[in-house]
Amino acid sequence: MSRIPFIAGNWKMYKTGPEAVETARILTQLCSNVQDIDIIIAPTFLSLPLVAASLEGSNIKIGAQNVYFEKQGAFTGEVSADMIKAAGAEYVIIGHSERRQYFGETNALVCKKIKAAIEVGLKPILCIGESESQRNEEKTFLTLDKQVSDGLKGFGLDELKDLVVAYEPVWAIGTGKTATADQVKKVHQYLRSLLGKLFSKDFADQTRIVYGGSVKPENVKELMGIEDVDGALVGGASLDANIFTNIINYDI
Ligand SMILES: O=C[C@H](O)COP(=O)(O)O
Repeated sequence: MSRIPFIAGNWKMYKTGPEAVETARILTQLCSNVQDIDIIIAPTFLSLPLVAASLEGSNIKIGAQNVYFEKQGAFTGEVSADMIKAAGAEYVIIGHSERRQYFGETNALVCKKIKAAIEVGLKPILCIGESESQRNEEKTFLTLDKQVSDGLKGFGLDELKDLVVAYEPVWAIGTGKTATADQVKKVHQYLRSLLGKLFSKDFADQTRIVYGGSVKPENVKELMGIEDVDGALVGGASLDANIFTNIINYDI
């Protein structure tokens, strides 16, 4: 089963609107010849419609970094799936470890957010990953199992057809410590078989499982060469259009 490589840049809380538009503009030029790779950038909510407008007609798609699960209402400071869709996004990152760590997001909340995204046709990028202490206590698989099972609880196969799973070991995010090829391989294999067990073998075979955590031009080729790694969710190294382009062109 061939899965289209998926390379996404999560810009986190960096870049003003004009800065985001300028980076997107340069990226569009640098990547205009890239084919057969899904390229996504996820700017802040504020920049999202501006960046979406500047990417129109390009081969780069937009994602949001978060979503609230309610459709509308008195939820000060929150943004609904409908609003994100209307602003031009195709994907939404859900359950990033920074949301779990700093904003108390639980697996149950992640599940509600995925539901809200799917209902409006946004494609969810479910982020999962163990902390350093969970890895040291040999609870990596247990943690991932719970994040996937609870995060995807109650969904039918049809609903999850566009799901992307991002494995991001918390200890590798923004630290410069990339997981070793062997660690990544074992986890991605585990996740694919878990999806097979929870849903079906076909579903597991077609779902993209990407890696995140200190991905850079120097290590992306090795990571992409690992069986069951279908792409990358890139933080810091996606902020510079030239560096991010070198990641996207990992195969050249
Ligand atoms: O969403 C992206 C991840 O948090 C990875 O961030 P990083 O590439 O800066 O380690």
